[in-house]
Amino acid sequence: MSDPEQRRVPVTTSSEVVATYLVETYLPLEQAAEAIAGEQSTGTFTAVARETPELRERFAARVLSVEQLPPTGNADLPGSTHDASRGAGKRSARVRIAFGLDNFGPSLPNLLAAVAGNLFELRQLAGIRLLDLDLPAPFAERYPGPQYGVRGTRELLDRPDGVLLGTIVKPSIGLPPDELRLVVRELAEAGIDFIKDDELMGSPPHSPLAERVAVVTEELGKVAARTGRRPMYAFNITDDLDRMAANHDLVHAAGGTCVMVCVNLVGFSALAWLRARCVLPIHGHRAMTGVYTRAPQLGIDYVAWSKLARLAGADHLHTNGLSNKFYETDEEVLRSITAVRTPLLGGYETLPVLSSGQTPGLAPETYRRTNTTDLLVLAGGGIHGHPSGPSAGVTAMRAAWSAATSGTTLDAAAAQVPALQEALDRFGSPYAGTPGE
Ligand SMILES: O=C(O)[C@H](O)COP(=O)(O)O
Ligand SMILES: [Mg+2]
Repeated sequence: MSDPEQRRVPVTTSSEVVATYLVETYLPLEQAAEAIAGEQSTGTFTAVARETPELRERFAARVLSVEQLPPTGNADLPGSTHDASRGAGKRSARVRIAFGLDNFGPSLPNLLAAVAGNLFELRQLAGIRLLDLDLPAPFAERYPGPQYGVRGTRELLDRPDGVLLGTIVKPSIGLPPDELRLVVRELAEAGIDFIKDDELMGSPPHSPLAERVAVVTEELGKVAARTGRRPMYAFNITDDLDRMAANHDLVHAAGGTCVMVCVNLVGFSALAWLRARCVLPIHGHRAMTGVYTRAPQLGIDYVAWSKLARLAGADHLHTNGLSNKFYETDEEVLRSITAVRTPLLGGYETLPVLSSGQTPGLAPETYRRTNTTDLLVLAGGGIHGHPSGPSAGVTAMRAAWSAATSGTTLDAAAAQVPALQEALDRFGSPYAGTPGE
């Protein structure tokens, strides 16, 4: 490929969306980029009547830049065109394409039709991933975004600083409400900041949401009367729209302080719809995000995905955590945390939620690499699996984070806090010997 700079058309306007893609193809890169721009705006597979120069001038998406990348080693998407006659191998590029806002207006679903709709099916592409989106101001006018964010959550919790520590009720499903009461009591008395339902726990017959709300809010009220502290509890209200709205109202009427929604399972529009009616912080769970993110040559990168979730109103957003139980590397997790913490359209403050396989031993490295305590760190197994029980699990997490932020080693802290030592013995400290430890 010759100098990509020469093809750059750096003109973007506030009435455009710029989408950045990883494009992999056996065709010339410019041809593949034009295929995306054409198919996703005015064009189709052939010239058609009435696609006039004037219409194209106004509505056609424009390829802004094609920056060739070194070979990725990614597998080809099934069904992609191999043009052997050209004798060329696969090429990869970072491609930026501008779409006129006039094509779809500041509407999340219709934006997605343009920047992500059919393009994953284009056979010209052996790899296609939406990496990022630059969105213009009209999106901010239409989507108010998070209501509480970091500061609002801290205010509700009366925790002006320090990391926020939480857990997921475990076992995720199967606990009858009476046992849930005991779990919640123990966690709240141990001084946890945040508890949430698992994404698997909606409103099943064995533990209907209405019963859980009644039991949990009553129990948290009793603990608050004794201790003066009331953890936030995120009830999973994920469901069809009418039920989700009713679930929200139920939680609010009972004095609940947070609702959880699985963003992908209801969709961005449903989240935005809820946000317009919601008076509580919305905890955004990322279940099913792997469909978008796991295959490197396909999908929607977390950087782009999280912008849409924040616009739609997520106050808290799961990012995974270091050394998680899933596939993501620490570098990918750190990029996600940075993405959630980066201002969007001048605001949209969302609290990153570090979850998945989190344990006390991860605190120093997490703090060293994020350099912030504006995090909600959730440990499910890492608290409920503590050898001395959930209360000791909370103590161990708190002690580990206190050590991390004060520069004390985990070993020194564990010598003072037996619960931390037990946790380290049980779950290990994967970064022992690194600078944060
Ligand atoms: O919903 C979640 O965030 C997960 O259930 C995390 O659970 P874990 O801490 O046991 O991995
Ligand atoms: Mg879960």
